[in-house]
This record gives sequence, C-alpha cells and structure tokens, in this order.
Amino acid sequence: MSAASTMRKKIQRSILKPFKPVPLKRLKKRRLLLDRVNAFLGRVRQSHLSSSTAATKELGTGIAISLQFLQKVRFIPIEEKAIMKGTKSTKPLKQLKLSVPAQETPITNFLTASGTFQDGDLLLNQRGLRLVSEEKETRPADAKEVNHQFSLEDLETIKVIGKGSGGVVQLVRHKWLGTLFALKVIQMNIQETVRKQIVQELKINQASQCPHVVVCYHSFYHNGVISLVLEYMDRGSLVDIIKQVKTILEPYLAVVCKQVLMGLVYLHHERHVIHRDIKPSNLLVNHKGEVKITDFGVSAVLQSSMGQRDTFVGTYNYMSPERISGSSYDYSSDIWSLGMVILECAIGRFPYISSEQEEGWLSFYELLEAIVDQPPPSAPPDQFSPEFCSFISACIQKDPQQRMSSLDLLSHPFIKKFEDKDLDLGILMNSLEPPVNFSR
Ligand SMILES: Nc1ncnc2c1ncn2[C@@H]1O[C@H](COP(=O)(O)OP(=O)(O)OP(=O)(O)O)[C@@H](O)[C@H]1O
Repeated sequence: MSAASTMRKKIQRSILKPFKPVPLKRLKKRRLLLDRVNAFLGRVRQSHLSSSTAATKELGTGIAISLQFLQKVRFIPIEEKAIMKGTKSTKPLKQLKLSVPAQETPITNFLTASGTFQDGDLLLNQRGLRLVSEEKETRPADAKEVNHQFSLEDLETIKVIGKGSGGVVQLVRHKWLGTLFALKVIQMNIQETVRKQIVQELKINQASQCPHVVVCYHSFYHNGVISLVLEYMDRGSLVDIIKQVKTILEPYLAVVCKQVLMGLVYLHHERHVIHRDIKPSNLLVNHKGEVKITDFGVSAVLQSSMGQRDTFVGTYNYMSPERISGSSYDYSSDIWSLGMVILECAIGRFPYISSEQEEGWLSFYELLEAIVDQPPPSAPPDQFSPEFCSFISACIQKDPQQRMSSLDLLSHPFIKKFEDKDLDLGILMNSLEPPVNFSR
C-alpha cells in the first residue's frame, strides 16, 4: 500500500469518520472553513512546511485537505466516541487538541560552555535563573552569580498532581521548611516554538507581581530539564471545582470573575501580554478562595510581528473566532475565552452543542465551524440575571472590537452587584474535596 493511500485511510479513519453524510451546501461551507483553518494552521507550520510541495488531495467526502498539512499535524480526538456527531454522552467535551510535530533544535545550541541554558538575556542553570539585562541595571559589574539558597535537592516529591502538554506537575515539599510547592518539570528536547514559549513563561513569572497570577518562585535547568517551582494552589483548577459542583452560582462566579479579571488587567495593561490559553485548567484556586491565572506556556509579549503571535499549541475549545480563522488578534481574544469559561461554569457544560441533536457533542470541525460561523453562545435569560447575561455578551462577541476590555469589565454591573456582599469563596472551596489528598 502506498504511503499516500495509507495516509488517506488514516485521515478518513481519524478525522472524517465522525461525519454523517452532509448536504452539499454544508460541505461547501465546511470546505471554506477548512481552507481558513488550513491557512491559520499553515502559519503555525510556516517554518516547517515547504509550500512548493504541499499537495492537495480530494478525499471521499469531497473535503479538500492539504495532505502535507495533515501528515505534519496530528489531531488527537480524545474519547472520539463522545464527540461523534449524534452520540449522546453525559461526559463533558474533552479538550480538542492539536499538536504540531516537533522541529527539534539540539539543546546544545542554547547552552553556554559551562552548561548554562541561554536564550537572549535569560540564563538558567542548576543554580537558578538570571535575567542579564536586568542585572546590568541593578547589579554591580563584578557580581557574577546569584546566591540562591534554594535547591531542587531540598524538595521531596509527594505526588504527581497533573500532566499537561508541556510536562508533569508534582506536589513537592521543602524538606527543611515544610513549605509545599507545585513543581512543573519540562523536558527541553522540544520544538523551537515550545522552547520559546517556555522562555517567555519564565520571564513573565520571574517578573510577576500580581496576586492573581501564580507565582514562580524559582526555576532551574539541569540536563535538558527545566524545573519551575510554582506556588501550590491546593484546590486545583476550575476543572476540579466543576467536577464536584457541576455549576457555580452567580454570586460566586462574580468573585471568581473579578479575580481572573484582575489577573488579566495585570497581564494586558501592565505586562502587555496576551495569555492566549485562558481555560478552566489554567485558572487555579486555593483554600483561601484565591483564583490565579497560570500557564504562560503559550502566551507571548504582544509584538507587531504576526508570525510571533501565531505559534499556538494547545486546545481550541476556548479559542476566539478570529484566532481560529487566522485573523490578527489582540488582548480581546483572552476576553472571549474568559466569557466561554464563565458561561461553562454557569451552565455546567461546554457552551457549544450540536444544533441538530441537542445533547450530541460536536466533532472537531463542527466545533471550529460553530465558533467561526454561528452566532455566539449566550446565557439563557430565563435562568440567569440580566447583569450576568450582559456580562457574558460583553465577552463573547464575534467582533473583537465589541468585547469589553479587562479593565472595563471590572466595573461591569455583574461584578459590582456582588462586591459589597462580602462573599467568601474560601468557604465554598473548603466545603469541597481537595483534588489531592496527602498526609501533612
Ligand atoms: N501551581 C499549581 N498548583 C496546583 N496544581 C497545579 C499547578 N499547576 C498545575 N497544576 C495542576 O496540574 C495540571 C497540569 O498543568 P499544566 O499547566 O502542565 O497543563 P494543563 O494546563 O492542564 O494543560 P496544557 O499543558 O495542555 O495547557 C493542571 O490542570 C492543574 O490541575
């Protein structure tokens, strides 16, 4: 069997199977969407694709897909059954992920003679992290090393608490101080784009001074592994909360929202960063009822260059229409994602469902199609207050310019409504099972 026909079969099995025969009009629409998605993903793949050889092949269903694009981009339909059209499932829609194949850059390219990982002004080794440019301004010229008293050897692992596309997250304890941390361990033999994202994450974390952004206390590089010592958020993420409570009531949602907005105001207005991956698993909570934004693995400093802003690796569920369709985007893209997260927490399910079959989840393409072409989801006015409905529609607008900024949303009537009610999110958090049980 030729490579092309194997690939064709593979594609049909993994991607096209979920579709029932669809009317021609819809197919045409879907083709248009695919073209736009291809254009967008093509930019992601820009540095890896050789455009001259990209072949387009007509597949059985009449959908034209760039074969070369599909060979290089791997779709991961987790629990495909649950997302197949017409399949009824009570399970939430799993993250629809797309991974870009590794374009590995030897780690030695970034190592100095002494084994220090260097990327621009960032230096990282067993002793910790240094930003050279900042040192020039703040440190005397003869000061060579930072005296880090914190060492990875002082940490003992309690258990693994999470796994993401970048690596594993462990709960660790400082042997002498007894302090708990979340240790995120990232292998560095990874593709260039991801490496850049990690460096970005380190720089932002290092400089973060916002109570609504997870603190990165220390970072180390040793033998191809980057370790981030993060503030431990002992109630996990919003995913863990939703699993237990199914829905979050409006007053508590307002408290959650306000804190996330404060984090976004910091990122957007002070750090000039688009987070680009606001989703429930990146909003962490602790027993004090604090909500903090984490994971800047895919965020980037807003720069004029389009190429810089289009290196995305992650889930598409919360991604704004302009990003999916490959248009330029800005901070308001995070506002769309926030609106989607908050609406999901309120209604207890991912806001997009198949229009043809109320309870059926959408396939990957149907979801993209729905986000780009359908009217945006909204909060049902018979179940929610006018303030909440208005807040959601101030976030989930197809036209980015119609979305309110993080700063303006902080004064939205929905946030203001509960401000003087003195609601303690900590009480709600402590009434729930913590995601990780450990003996102290
Ligand atoms: N600082 C932390 N405190 C407590 N738990 C954390 C912390 N950071 C991460 N976690 C847990 O570990 C999980 C994995 O985190 P990670 O950032 O590696 O991936 P993710 O955001 O879930 O997925 P992806 O990498 O695809 O974006 C999180 O969902 C969360 O439950």
